[in-house]
Amino acid sequence: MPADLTQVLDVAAMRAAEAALIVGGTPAQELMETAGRALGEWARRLGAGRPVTVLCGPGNNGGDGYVAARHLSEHGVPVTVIAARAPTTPEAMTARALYAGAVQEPEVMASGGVLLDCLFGSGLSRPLPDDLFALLTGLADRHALRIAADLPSGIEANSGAVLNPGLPMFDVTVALGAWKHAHYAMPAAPLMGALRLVDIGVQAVPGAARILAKPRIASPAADAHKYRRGLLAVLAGAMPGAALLSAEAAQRAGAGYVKLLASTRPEGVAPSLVCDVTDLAALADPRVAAILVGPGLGRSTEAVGRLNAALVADRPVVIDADALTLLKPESPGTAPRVLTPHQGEMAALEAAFGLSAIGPRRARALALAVAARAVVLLKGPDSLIASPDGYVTIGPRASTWLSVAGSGDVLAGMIASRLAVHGDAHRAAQEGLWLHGEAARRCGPAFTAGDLAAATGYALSAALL
Ligand SMILES: NC(=O)C1=CN([C@@H]2O[C@H](COP(=O)(O)OP(=O)(O)OC[C@H]3O[C@@H](n4cnc5c(N)ncnc54)[C@H](O)[C@@H]3O)[C@@H](O)[C@H]2O)[C@@H](O)CC1
Ligand SMILES: [K+]
Repeated sequence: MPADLTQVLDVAAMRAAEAALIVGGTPAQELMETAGRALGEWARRLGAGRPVTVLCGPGNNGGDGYVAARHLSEHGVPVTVIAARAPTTPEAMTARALYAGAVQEPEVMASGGVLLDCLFGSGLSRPLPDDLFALLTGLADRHALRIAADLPSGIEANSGAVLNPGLPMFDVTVALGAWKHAHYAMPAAPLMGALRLVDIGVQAVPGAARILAKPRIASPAADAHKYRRGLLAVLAGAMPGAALLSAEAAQRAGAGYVKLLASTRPEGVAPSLVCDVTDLAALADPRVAAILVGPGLGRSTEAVGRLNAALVADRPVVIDADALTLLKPESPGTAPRVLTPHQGEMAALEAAFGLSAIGPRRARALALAVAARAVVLLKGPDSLIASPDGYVTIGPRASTWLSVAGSGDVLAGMIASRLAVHGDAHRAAQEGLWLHGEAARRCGPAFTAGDLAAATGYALSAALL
């Protein structure tokens, strides 16, 4: 069976997957050999002839380091190995014994080309003690290129917590066997530099979270017309600019017809955007395939009425921005929903639905998805999607320039547009999140939300079948 390289595992699932490989006939030593050699090869290639310092800890992460050091030596790369602690696991002890070169005491302050950090990986359970923290940061300062084996030491694998403030920045992190949540979670992710994954044969774990994949989006069918491609109703509110931004992105994300519903036509409506001043009455049109409510909605009694009108229309709906602060467990409607909270809106929803705000973001998003019977896209630098049937999709790192006013309105428009096309809430959230990241990538630095909306079509073109 080919390995699964898209899953994101917690430590217990990783250990179970490794145990399954061992039961299946691959000895633990062989797994370490595969991981360590691949790690050594990355260090050799990235180092491009420079000497490598390998810092080894007591566990299997350190064991990987000894294997990497052996691989480097065999390829003629000058290697310095520092044992921060003596190996304690059978595999690490064997790997240490098989390394024929000298092993230095932790006092030695090597310097040079590449530092390979094999101090701790997924087994780190508490902050680094002072001596190891000083050793790691001292060595990091003295090396031009820093590579972390599996995880930078000092990171908690399940949560992405930085257990020691002031950890060095790494240039590359080589994940071993499978992605861990920390590779994509804040605040750890930005310390890791470029991410690479080594295949050691880890099989798919049922129910595991997955990295967001590039969607495969079909062009309109030969007999398409605007309604068959999806009519999206965007509800305007107290501040219509936000809804206009959403509508602009939605028009470029695949829906055939985007209508702004407002009682009076706001200023700045583009000629290509239809504004239906029958307002909420337009929701009675059976051709409305999806609804977006929230951007610029306001939080007044009237806003509650508009949200409830969107919910009782019983069409797939994206609930964003202000509407998220108005949604309650007793809110009407049973149609598929996508909620797109950022951190603050998430806290408001958790309070409204009586949920605890404790635990990793993925667990909190899943709890809300179940309670609200909705797909939840929890936004942030580490966006993720949870669905009520238990699936979690992890967004890859996106451009930090997305932290701009109106960015969320554009995302909501993209998701709503996809929802109008096919009605599948989970898929729409995935497609929208991917399009958002891709549009940002194409925009480069310092773009406006308008630029982002305008780039939606180019992002879509990259995902076309
Ligand atoms: N288990 C396997 O089959 C494989 C494991 N691999 C490697 O093994 C790593 C996980 O190995 P381990 O579970 O041994 O974990 P680590 O190597 O991360 O270290 C765990 C050891 O460090 C100790 N420890 C934890 N926190 C500490 C702290 N703050 N200060 C001092 N000591 C501390 C623990 O008591 C334990 O002895 C992975 O990250 C990966 O590098 C790879 O070799 C692939 C195969
Ligand atoms: K490490």
